[in-house]
Amino acid sequence: MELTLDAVSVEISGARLIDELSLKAGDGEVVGLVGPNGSGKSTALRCVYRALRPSSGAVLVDGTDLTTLSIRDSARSVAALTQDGTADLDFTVAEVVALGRFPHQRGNPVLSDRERELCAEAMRRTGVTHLARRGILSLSGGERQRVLIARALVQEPELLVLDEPTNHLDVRHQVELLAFLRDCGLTVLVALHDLNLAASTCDRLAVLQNGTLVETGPPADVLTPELVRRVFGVTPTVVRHPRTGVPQLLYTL
Ligand SMILES: Nc1ncnc2c1ncn2[C@@H]1O[C@H](COP(=O)(O)OP(=O)(O)OP(=O)(O)O)[C@@H](O)[C@H]1O
Repeated sequence: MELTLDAVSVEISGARLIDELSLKAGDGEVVGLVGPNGSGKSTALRCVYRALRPSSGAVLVDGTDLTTLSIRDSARSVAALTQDGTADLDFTVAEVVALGRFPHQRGNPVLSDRERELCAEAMRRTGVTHLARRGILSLSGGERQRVLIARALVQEPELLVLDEPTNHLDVRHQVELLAFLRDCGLTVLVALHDLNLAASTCDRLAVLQNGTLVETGPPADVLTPELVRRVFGVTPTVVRHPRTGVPQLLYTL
């Protein structure tokens, strides 16, 4: 599924949080949104998972303006892992994961055998099978994050939108999740703070600063010391990963 942001602007209470953001993610492409705190990454993602409506411009999936689709229709193809607070109802992990099937169900909330297998597979993949009967509120931050990833997977989306998905995850789960995103074959738009992980995961990076797109391209072209200094205010040493060749930034404290 191809995602296009076409001159998307978001204005709230007179403040322009996103200014004419245009961005494409081709079918199966992994695009990383990076930028300093408050640069507008979450705001841009909210327009894609429809928690916000752009003040002007449009978000298109395979050429169709999202706002012309029902929420249920767009939820069948777009799954999101967000930073927005989750409802504090103490569902079990298995129930939360099964909720991912909701957009596909019509009046009959009983899971088919195939859907049950889908849930089991997503829980295996995210390493939460052993937590199935636990209440979601009793989990650690990282465990909960992995459950929400499982829920997004059972949605069987064509486009995955993730806001800081590595938050709370230990290093093994960070690496596993990002390797999954890179290899899953879905179109992915992901906001990441860690530029080294972003460089290793994404086909292309889009750099936001004060709500404006300042650079986009393959990580090796984008992550120059000058760009990082100009946008983030620190000057890194850029080296190549000895095995993969992707740029990695070293900081001197
Ligand atoms: N509802 C709102 N009303 C007013 N300002 C808002 C609102 N939502 C976000 N902002 C502001 O818009 C700017 C962009 O916020 P956003 O959360 O998109 O940034 P971000 O790049 O995701 O930041 P971070 O890296 O800190 O998560 C920030 O200055 C934020 O305070």
